Amino acid sequence: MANAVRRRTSADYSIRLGSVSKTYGSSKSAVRALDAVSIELLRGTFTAVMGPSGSGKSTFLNCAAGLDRPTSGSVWLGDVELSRLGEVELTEVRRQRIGFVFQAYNLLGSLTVEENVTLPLRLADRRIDRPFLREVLTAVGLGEHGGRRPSELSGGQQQRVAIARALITHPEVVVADEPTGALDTRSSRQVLELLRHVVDDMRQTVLMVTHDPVAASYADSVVFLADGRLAGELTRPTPEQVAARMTHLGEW
Ligand SMILES: Nc1ncnc2c1ncn2[C@@H]1O[C@H](COP(=O)(O)OP(=O)(O)OP(=O)(O)O)[C@@H](O)[C@H]1O
Repeated sequence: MANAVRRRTSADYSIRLGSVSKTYGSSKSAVRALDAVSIELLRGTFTAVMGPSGSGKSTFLNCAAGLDRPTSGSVWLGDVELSRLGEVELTEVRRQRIGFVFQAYNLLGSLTVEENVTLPLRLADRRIDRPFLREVLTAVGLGEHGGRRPSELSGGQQQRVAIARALITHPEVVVADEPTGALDTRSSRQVLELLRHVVDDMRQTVLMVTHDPVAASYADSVVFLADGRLAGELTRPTPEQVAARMTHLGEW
């Protein structure tokens, strides 16, 4: 049938979590930070995660990106089950297949922009693809600033260097934890527009935790967590719709 809808396969997803739970501590003092969370992130999409303080957002991100191990359940990055890997393999997968962007840009002050961006390749003993490096630096608006040091850049520019560094390995997914948390409104908007570009034009997958409804509204889909459980999802919402849902979930 010419119009038959193709069934999705595991290759269509960057990340899949199957009934992931995470408990910190044991017995009486145990905290169930994630409770049977299942979610699939389609390749080439932008997902934001929101929820009240303590709802499990960081734990979710850390489990999805192999920074933390679930107590039970499975985490797949493409066709690799992270939850089954040993420490050495997991470190390798994180380094080669996941791009990280944090609120604090985590750049090395003694290195130039170019050296910071290519650091993940040099650490992995991988060849530097010069044309792609140029493409990435241009995409983040720093094509002319490859020789500068981080201290010579604004906060927004530093975060864009961090995004370039996350992209340079062609990762399976870019994971961003409050990427605009330290930025003013204008720089935040530039970073969010860049993340959109990364998804729309570079075909990357982005997973972002944020407290900001405006930031979340740049995503294709916003998933909400409350008490470690999934508490709904909005597709292409306005900031007002995100804020209304957050108010409904309680204090934030
Ligand atoms: N290492 C840890 N040891 C013990 N409890 C933890 C640990 N990390 C997180 N928790 C608890 O797990 C729950 C979820 O925490 P998490 O940091 O994932 O929430 P969050 O939604 O990211 O919060 P915030 O928005 O405040 O950053 C909280 O109750 C927290 O206190």
